[in-house]
Amino acid sequence: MNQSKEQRILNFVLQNAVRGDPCSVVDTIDKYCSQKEWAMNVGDEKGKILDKTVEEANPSVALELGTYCGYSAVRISRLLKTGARLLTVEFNPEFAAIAKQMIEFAGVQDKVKLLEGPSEEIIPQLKKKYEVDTLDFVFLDHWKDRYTPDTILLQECNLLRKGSILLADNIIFPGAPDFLNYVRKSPHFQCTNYPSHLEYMQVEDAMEKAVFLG
Ligand SMILES: C[C@H](C[C@H]1O[C@@H](n2cnc3c(N)ncnc32)[C@H](O)[C@@H]1O)NC(=O)c1cc(-c2ccc(F)cc2)cc(O)c1O
Ligand SMILES: [Mg+2]
Repeated sequence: MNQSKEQRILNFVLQNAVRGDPCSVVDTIDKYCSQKEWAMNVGDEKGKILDKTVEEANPSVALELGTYCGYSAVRISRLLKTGARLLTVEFNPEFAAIAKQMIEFAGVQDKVKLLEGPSEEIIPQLKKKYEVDTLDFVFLDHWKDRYTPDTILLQECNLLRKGSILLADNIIFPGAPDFLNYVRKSPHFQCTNYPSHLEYMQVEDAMEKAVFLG
């Protein structure tokens, strides 16, 4: 049975990247996906916006919704301070299996915990089952119509604190219009838009940062 695209991406990393070097894993995925097969990683252009926002947040506890192959989990975790951790949520078992191997090859497995399941089930478990107090940083990159309900769920579960930083991918393409409406109209969020381009393409996209005001 022929391989999936995600398996081909992982194999290319295993054969061409440097084990234990997160930067080389990120660069190798970008090389494959810009030259051989497009894939829905956040990519390098929006990845630089992600990097800056993670550095601004300097999180002790970060959450990612939508792991896919682990590109942004590796990208985020390479910037985390000693003792800090990233929880990343993926509900597709094939993608989770690929991401787990990607994270281990990059050598960031001690900083990253991959939680397999839908975000709507995992988020309410974060405090009790995963010993989270509050989240310092959240990267939203899963189904675009889940951004708003999960942002509401994070608030209902008291997982956000004054200054928690949310960053959402794909604000323009595929688009998250209800999320944009919700955070920009809410008195509880201070929003900033970062125009960019869809990963590996010359199509307009953007990221939105929403800082929780408490
Ligand atoms: C949604 C995906 C990313 C991953 O998220 C997991 N997921 C989902 N919902 C949940 C949940 N509720 N809980 C846990 N995991 C969850 C899934 O299985 C994917 O692995 N991302 C995208 O679809 C995506 C698509 C495009 C894109 C752009 C141009 C096109 F022509 C077509 C597609 C670009 C991007 O930058 C994306 O990010
Ligand atoms: Mg995305």
